[in-house]
Amino acid sequence: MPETPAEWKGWEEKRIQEEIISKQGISIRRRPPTGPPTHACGPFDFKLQNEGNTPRNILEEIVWNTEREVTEMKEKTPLGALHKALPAVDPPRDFIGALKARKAETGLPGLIAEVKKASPSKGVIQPDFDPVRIARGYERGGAACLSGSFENLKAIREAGVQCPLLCKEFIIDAWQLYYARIKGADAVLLIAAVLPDQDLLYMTKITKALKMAALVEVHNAVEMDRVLRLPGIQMIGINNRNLENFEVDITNTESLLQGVRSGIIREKEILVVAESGLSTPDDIALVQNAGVSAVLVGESLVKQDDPAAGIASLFGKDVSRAAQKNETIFV
Ligand SMILES: O=C(O)c1ccccc1NCC(=O)[C@H](O)[C@H](O)COP(=O)(O)O
Repeated sequence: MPETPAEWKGWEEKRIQEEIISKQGISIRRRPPTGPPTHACGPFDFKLQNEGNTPRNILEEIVWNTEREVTEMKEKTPLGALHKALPAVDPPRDFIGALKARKAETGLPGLIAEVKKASPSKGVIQPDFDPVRIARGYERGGAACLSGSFENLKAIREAGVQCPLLCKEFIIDAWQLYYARIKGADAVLLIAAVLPDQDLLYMTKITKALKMAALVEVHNAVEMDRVLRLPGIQMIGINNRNLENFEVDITNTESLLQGVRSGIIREKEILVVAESGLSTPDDIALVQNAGVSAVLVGESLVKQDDPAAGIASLFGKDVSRAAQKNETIFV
Protein backbone atom coordinates (compact mmCIF):
# COMPACT_ATOMS: atom_id res chain seq x y z
CA MET A 1 0.00 0.00 0.00
CA PRO A 2 1.21 3.58 -0.60
CA GLU A 3 2.67 5.33 2.44
CA THR A 4 3.78 8.86 1.56
CA PRO A 5 1.41 11.57 0.15
CA ALA A 6 3.27 11.36 -3.19
CA GLU A 7 2.75 7.59 -3.33
CA TRP A 8 -0.94 8.05 -2.54
CA LYS A 9 -1.27 10.63 -5.33
CA GLY A 10 0.41 8.24 -7.84
CA TRP A 11 -1.80 5.37 -6.66
CA GLU A 12 -4.97 7.47 -7.00
CA GLU A 13 -4.00 8.66 -10.52
CA LYS A 14 -3.29 5.06 -11.60
CA ARG A 15 -6.66 3.93 -10.17
CA ILE A 16 -8.57 6.67 -12.05
CA GLN A 17 -6.70 5.81 -15.26
CA GLU A 18 -7.55 2.11 -14.87
CA GLU A 19 -11.21 2.98 -14.26
CA ILE A 20 -11.38 5.07 -17.47
CA ILE A 21 -9.66 2.31 -19.44
CA SER A 22 -12.00 -0.41 -18.20
CA LYS A 23 -15.11 1.77 -18.82
CA GLN A 24 -13.99 2.23 -22.42
CA GLY A 25 -13.59 -1.53 -22.86
CA ILE A 26 -9.85 -1.32 -23.50
CA SER A 27 -8.48 -4.81 -23.13
CA ILE A 28 -4.86 -4.02 -23.98
CA ARG A 29 -2.67 -2.89 -21.08
CA ARG A 30 -0.08 -0.35 -22.19
CA ARG A 31 2.75 -1.85 -20.10
CA PRO A 32 3.34 -4.68 -17.60
CA PRO A 33 1.46 -3.63 -14.42
CA THR A 34 4.36 -4.04 -12.00
CA GLY A 35 7.52 -4.63 -13.97
CA PRO A 36 9.00 -7.02 -16.52
CA PRO A 37 7.34 -10.41 -17.15
CA THR A 38 10.17 -12.26 -15.37
CA HIS A 39 12.33 -11.26 -12.42
CA ALA A 40 15.58 -12.49 -10.89
CA CYS A 41 15.08 -14.36 -7.63
CA GLY A 42 17.73 -14.05 -4.89
CA PRO A 43 21.45 -14.16 -5.57
CA PHE A 44 21.11 -17.16 -7.86
CA ASP A 45 20.99 -17.05 -11.61
CA PHE A 46 17.41 -18.05 -12.22
CA LYS A 47 14.17 -16.25 -12.93
CA LEU A 48 10.60 -16.67 -11.77
CA GLN A 49 7.72 -16.15 -14.13
CA ASN A 50 5.72 -13.19 -12.93
CA GLU A 51 2.27 -14.37 -14.03
CA GLY A 52 0.45 -11.05 -13.53
CA ASN A 53 2.94 -9.40 -15.85
CA THR A 54 2.70 -11.85 -18.71
CA PRO A 55 1.03 -10.37 -21.82
CA ARG A 56 -2.56 -11.64 -22.16
CA ASN A 57 -2.48 -11.79 -25.95
CA ILE A 58 -0.28 -11.10 -28.95
CA LEU A 59 -1.43 -7.49 -29.35
CA GLU A 60 -0.57 -6.78 -25.71
CA GLU A 61 2.87 -8.36 -26.26
CA ILE A 62 3.38 -6.21 -29.38
CA VAL A 63 2.36 -3.07 -27.48
CA TRP A 64 4.76 -3.83 -24.59
CA ASN A 65 7.63 -4.42 -27.05
CA THR A 66 6.70 -1.24 -28.94
CA GLU A 67 6.84 0.72 -25.69
CA ARG A 68 10.46 -0.41 -25.18
CA GLU A 69 11.41 0.23 -28.83
CA VAL A 70 9.88 3.71 -28.85
CA THR A 71 11.71 4.65 -25.64
CA GLU A 72 15.01 3.71 -27.32
CA MET A 73 14.09 5.46 -30.59
CA LYS A 74 13.17 8.65 -28.72
CA GLU A 75 16.54 8.66 -27.01
CA LYS A 76 18.30 8.42 -30.38
CA THR A 77 16.05 10.95 -32.15
CA PRO A 78 14.26 13.28 -29.73
CA LEU A 79 11.11 15.15 -30.76
CA GLY A 80 13.10 18.37 -31.29
CA ALA A 81 15.19 16.66 -33.99
CA LEU A 82 12.01 15.41 -35.73
CA HIS A 83 10.56 18.93 -35.66
CA LYS A 84 13.70 20.26 -37.31
CA ALA A 85 13.59 17.58 -40.03
CA LEU A 86 9.91 18.16 -40.92
CA PRO A 87 10.29 21.08 -43.37
CA ALA A 88 12.59 19.03 -45.64
CA VAL A 89 10.00 16.23 -46.07
CA ASP A 90 7.70 16.25 -49.14
CA PRO A 91 4.20 17.49 -48.17
CA PRO A 92 1.65 14.78 -47.34
CA ARG A 93 -0.58 13.38 -50.10
CA ASP A 94 -4.36 13.25 -49.84
CA PHE A 95 -4.97 9.72 -48.52
CA ILE A 96 -8.76 9.92 -48.18
CA GLY A 97 -9.05 11.78 -51.51
CA ALA A 98 -7.11 8.99 -53.27
CA LEU A 99 -9.46 6.30 -51.89
CA LYS A 100 -12.56 8.26 -52.95
CA ALA A 101 -11.14 8.98 -56.40
CA ARG A 102 -10.35 5.30 -57.10
CA LYS A 103 -13.81 4.28 -55.92
CA ALA A 104 -15.38 6.84 -58.26
CA GLU A 105 -13.23 5.56 -61.16
CA THR A 106 -13.76 1.81 -60.66
CA GLY A 107 -17.12 1.57 -58.87
CA LEU A 108 -15.34 -0.68 -56.35
CA PRO A 109 -13.93 0.09 -52.89
CA GLY A 110 -10.61 1.94 -52.99
CA LEU A 111 -7.76 -0.44 -52.14
CA ILE A 112 -5.13 0.07 -49.44
CA ALA A 113 -2.64 -2.67 -50.32
CA GLU A 114 -0.41 -3.80 -47.47
CA VAL A 115 3.32 -4.29 -47.98
CA LYS A 116 4.40 -6.87 -45.37
CA LYS A 117 6.66 -9.86 -45.23
CA ALA A 118 5.03 -11.53 -42.23
CA SER A 119 2.10 -11.22 -39.85
CA PRO A 120 1.85 -11.96 -36.11
CA SER A 121 -0.61 -14.82 -36.74
CA LYS A 122 0.83 -16.43 -39.88
CA GLY A 123 4.57 -15.71 -39.60
CA VAL A 124 6.36 -15.24 -42.94
CA ILE A 125 3.87 -14.87 -45.82
CA GLN A 126 6.24 -13.74 -48.60
CA PRO A 127 9.78 -15.17 -48.27
CA ASP A 128 10.93 -13.34 -51.41
CA PHE A 129 10.14 -9.97 -49.86
CA ASP A 130 11.16 -6.85 -51.78
CA PRO A 131 8.99 -3.92 -50.55
CA VAL A 132 9.71 -1.70 -53.55
CA ARG A 133 8.93 -4.41 -56.14
CA ILE A 134 5.69 -5.23 -54.34
CA ALA A 135 4.72 -1.54 -53.99
CA ARG A 136 5.34 -0.90 -57.69
CA GLY A 137 3.21 -3.94 -58.57
CA TYR A 138 0.40 -2.73 -56.33
CA GLU A 139 0.49 0.73 -57.89
CA ARG A 140 0.47 -0.73 -61.40
CA GLY A 141 -2.42 -3.04 -60.46
CA GLY A 142 -4.63 -0.12 -59.33
CA ALA A 143 -4.17 0.25 -55.56
CA ALA A 144 -5.28 3.68 -54.35
CA CYS A 145 -2.96 3.69 -51.32
CA LEU A 146 -0.34 1.44 -49.73
CA SER A 147 0.50 0.57 -46.14
CA GLY A 148 3.63 -0.62 -44.39
CA SER A 149 6.12 -0.18 -41.57
CA PHE A 150 8.32 2.92 -41.01
CA GLU A 151 11.25 1.43 -42.92
CA ASN A 152 9.21 0.08 -45.86
CA LEU A 153 7.42 3.41 -46.32
CA LYS A 154 10.71 5.27 -46.63
CA ALA A 155 12.06 2.81 -49.21
CA ILE A 156 8.80 2.92 -51.20
CA ARG A 157 8.60 6.70 -51.27
CA GLU A 158 12.27 7.07 -52.19
CA ALA A 159 11.74 4.65 -55.09
CA GLY A 160 9.24 7.10 -56.61
CA VAL A 161 5.95 5.30 -55.91
CA GLN A 162 3.17 7.93 -55.99
CA CYS A 163 0.33 6.29 -53.99
CA PRO A 164 -0.36 7.86 -50.57
CA LEU A 165 1.11 5.78 -47.72
CA LEU A 166 -0.38 4.54 -44.44
CA CYS A 167 2.00 3.94 -41.54
CA LYS A 168 0.85 0.59 -40.15
CA GLU A 169 2.96 0.61 -36.98
CA PHE A 170 1.37 0.14 -33.57
CA ILE A 171 1.12 3.75 -32.43
CA ILE A 172 1.17 4.31 -28.66
CA ASP A 173 3.10 7.59 -28.41
CA ALA A 174 2.62 10.92 -30.19
CA TRP A 175 6.35 10.88 -31.03
CA GLN A 176 5.63 8.08 -33.54
CA LEU A 177 3.27 10.38 -35.48
CA TYR A 178 6.12 12.80 -36.18
CA TYR A 179 8.46 9.92 -36.98
CA ALA A 180 5.90 8.48 -39.42
CA ARG A 181 5.68 11.86 -41.23
CA ILE A 182 9.46 12.01 -41.48
CA LYS A 183 9.43 8.53 -43.05
CA GLY A 184 6.94 9.73 -45.70
CA ALA A 185 3.60 8.65 -44.19
CA ASP A 186 0.45 10.40 -45.39
CA ALA A 187 -1.80 8.59 -42.90
CA VAL A 188 -1.42 6.69 -39.61
CA LEU A 189 -3.28 3.83 -37.96
CA LEU A 190 -4.72 4.45 -34.47
CA ILE A 191 -6.07 1.32 -32.74
CA ALA A 192 -9.08 1.89 -30.45
CA ALA A 193 -8.35 -1.35 -28.56
CA VAL A 194 -5.05 0.16 -27.45
CA LEU A 195 -5.76 3.89 -27.18
CA PRO A 196 -8.30 5.39 -24.74
CA ASP A 197 -10.53 8.22 -26.02
CA GLN A 198 -8.24 10.91 -24.60
CA ASP A 199 -5.29 9.53 -26.63
CA LEU A 200 -7.39 9.09 -29.77
CA LEU A 201 -8.47 12.72 -29.57
CA TYR A 202 -4.98 14.02 -28.85
CA MET A 203 -3.39 11.91 -31.57
CA THR A 204 -6.00 12.72 -34.23
CA LYS A 205 -5.37 16.43 -33.51
CA ILE A 206 -1.60 16.04 -33.95
CA THR A 207 -2.15 13.94 -37.08
CA LYS A 208 -4.27 16.74 -38.57
CA ALA A 209 -1.72 19.36 -37.55
CA LEU A 210 0.84 17.32 -39.51
CA LYS A 211 -1.65 17.29 -42.43
CA MET A 212 -1.93 13.51 -42.37
CA ALA A 213 -5.11 11.39 -42.16
CA ALA A 214 -5.92 9.00 -39.28
CA LEU A 215 -7.43 5.56 -39.83
CA VAL A 216 -9.05 4.73 -36.48
CA GLU A 217 -9.37 0.96 -36.19
CA VAL A 218 -12.19 -0.80 -34.32
CA HIS A 219 -12.88 -4.50 -33.77
CA ASN A 220 -16.18 -4.61 -31.94
CA ALA A 221 -19.36 -2.70 -31.15
CA VAL A 222 -18.02 -1.11 -27.96
CA GLU A 223 -15.01 0.35 -29.83
CA MET A 224 -17.17 1.41 -32.78
CA ASP A 225 -19.64 3.28 -30.55
CA ARG A 226 -16.80 4.95 -28.63
CA VAL A 227 -15.19 6.17 -31.84
CA LEU A 228 -18.48 7.35 -33.34
CA ARG A 229 -18.98 9.58 -30.27
CA LEU A 230 -15.62 11.31 -30.76
CA PRO A 231 -15.40 14.54 -32.74
CA GLY A 232 -13.10 14.93 -35.75
CA ILE A 233 -12.94 11.28 -36.91
CA GLN A 234 -12.73 11.10 -40.71
CA MET A 235 -11.91 7.45 -41.36
CA ILE A 236 -12.80 4.24 -39.45
CA GLY A 237 -11.29 0.83 -40.17
CA ILE A 238 -13.33 -2.21 -39.14
CA ASN A 239 -10.91 -5.05 -38.47
CA ASN A 240 -12.43 -8.48 -39.06
CA ARG A 241 -9.66 -10.18 -37.09
CA ASN A 242 -10.31 -11.05 -33.44
CA LEU A 243 -7.23 -9.80 -31.61
CA GLU A 244 -7.37 -12.43 -28.90
CA ASN A 245 -7.50 -15.57 -31.04
CA PHE A 246 -6.73 -14.23 -34.60
CA GLU A 247 -9.94 -15.72 -36.00
CA VAL A 248 -11.21 -13.79 -39.01
CA ASP A 249 -14.90 -13.24 -39.63
CA ILE A 250 -15.54 -10.88 -42.52
CA THR A 251 -19.20 -10.46 -41.52
CA ASN A 252 -17.90 -8.36 -38.60
CA THR A 253 -17.84 -5.40 -41.00
CA GLU A 254 -21.54 -5.84 -41.79
CA SER A 255 -22.49 -6.33 -38.11
CA LEU A 256 -20.77 -3.12 -37.01
CA LEU A 257 -22.44 -1.06 -39.74
CA GLN A 258 -26.00 -1.97 -38.83
CA GLY A 259 -28.71 0.15 -37.23
CA VAL A 260 -28.16 3.75 -36.20
CA ARG A 261 -24.41 3.56 -36.81
CA SER A 262 -24.73 3.83 -40.58
CA GLY A 263 -26.81 7.03 -40.13
CA ILE A 264 -24.15 8.56 -37.86
CA ILE A 265 -21.42 7.58 -40.33
CA ARG A 266 -23.30 9.22 -43.20
CA GLU A 267 -24.05 12.33 -41.19
CA LYS A 268 -20.41 12.71 -40.12
CA GLU A 269 -19.20 11.81 -43.63
CA ILE A 270 -16.83 9.18 -42.23
CA LEU A 271 -15.09 6.96 -44.76
CA VAL A 272 -15.26 3.29 -43.69
CA VAL A 273 -12.54 0.74 -44.50
CA ALA A 274 -12.99 -3.05 -44.16
CA GLU A 275 -9.80 -4.73 -42.92
CA SER A 276 -8.48 -8.33 -42.80
CA GLY A 277 -9.41 -11.63 -44.36
CA LEU A 278 -10.51 -10.33 -47.77
CA SER A 279 -9.38 -12.44 -50.72
CA THR A 280 -12.14 -12.87 -53.34
CA PRO A 281 -14.57 -10.72 -55.39
CA ASP A 282 -17.40 -12.15 -53.23
CA ASP A 283 -15.64 -10.88 -50.08
CA ILE A 284 -15.32 -7.45 -51.68
CA ALA A 285 -19.00 -7.46 -52.69
CA LEU A 286 -20.03 -8.44 -49.13
CA VAL A 287 -18.22 -5.53 -47.48
CA GLN A 288 -19.16 -3.08 -50.25
CA ASN A 289 -22.84 -3.94 -49.80
CA ALA A 290 -22.37 -3.44 -46.06
CA GLY A 291 -21.36 0.17 -46.82
CA VAL A 292 -17.57 0.42 -46.96
CA SER A 293 -15.79 2.72 -49.40
CA ALA A 294 -12.37 1.12 -49.05
CA VAL A 295 -10.64 -2.14 -48.14
CA LEU A 296 -7.29 -2.87 -46.51
CA VAL A 297 -5.82 -6.10 -47.86
CA GLY A 298 -2.53 -7.76 -46.96
CA GLU A 299 -2.01 -11.50 -46.98
CA SER A 300 -4.05 -12.51 -50.04
CA LEU A 301 -2.12 -9.99 -52.18
CA VAL A 302 1.36 -10.10 -50.72
CA LYS A 303 1.67 -13.86 -51.07
CA GLN A 304 1.18 -13.64 -54.88
CA ASP A 305 4.28 -13.57 -57.06
CA ASP A 306 2.64 -10.92 -59.26
CA PRO A 307 1.00 -8.33 -56.97
CA ALA A 308 -0.77 -6.54 -59.87
CA ALA A 309 -2.39 -9.81 -61.01
CA GLY A 310 -3.31 -10.43 -57.36
CA ILE A 311 -5.33 -7.19 -57.31
CA ALA A 312 -7.19 -8.17 -60.50
CA SER A 313 -8.14 -11.54 -59.01
CA LEU A 314 -9.19 -9.91 -55.70
CA PHE A 315 -11.67 -7.64 -57.52
CA GLY A 316 -12.51 -10.07 -60.33
CA LYS A 317 -11.47 -7.50 -62.92
CA ASP A 318 -8.59 -5.31 -64.02
CA VAL A 319 -8.84 -2.12 -61.94
CA SER A 320 -5.50 -0.69 -63.03
CA ARG A 321 -5.33 2.95 -64.05
CA ALA A 322 -4.27 1.84 -67.54
CA ALA A 323 -7.42 -0.32 -67.93
CA GLN A 324 -9.54 2.55 -66.66
CA LYS A 325 -8.08 4.91 -69.29
CA ASN A 326 -8.81 2.43 -72.09
CA GLU A 327 -12.40 2.01 -70.90
CA THR A 328 -12.84 5.79 -70.97
CA ILE A 329 -11.40 6.04 -74.49
CA PHE A 330 -13.54 3.23 -75.96
CA VAL A 331 -16.90 3.99 -74.27
O1 LIG B 1 -2.40 -10.02 -39.11
C1 LIG B 1 -2.24 -10.44 -37.96
O2 LIG B 1 -1.90 -11.59 -37.71
C2 LIG B 1 -2.43 -9.52 -36.78
C3 LIG B 1 -2.36 -10.02 -35.48
C4 LIG B 1 -2.52 -9.17 -34.39
C5 LIG B 1 -2.73 -7.84 -34.58
C6 LIG B 1 -2.81 -7.33 -35.87
C7 LIG B 1 -2.65 -8.17 -36.96
N1 LIG B 1 -2.72 -7.71 -38.27
C8 LIG B 1 -2.88 -6.36 -38.60
C9 LIG B 1 -3.86 -6.11 -39.65
O3 LIG B 1 -4.68 -5.26 -39.40
C10 LIG B 1 -3.79 -6.81 -40.99
O4 LIG B 1 -2.45 -6.85 -41.36
C11 LIG B 1 -4.60 -6.09 -42.07
O5 LIG B 1 -5.91 -5.87 -41.66
C12 LIG B 1 -4.61 -6.93 -43.36
O6 LIG B 1 -5.17 -8.18 -43.09
P1 LIG B 1 -4.97 -9.42 -44.09
O7 LIG B 1 -5.50 -9.00 -45.43
O8 LIG B 1 -5.78 -10.52 -43.50
O9 LIG B 1 -3.51 -9.71 -44.13
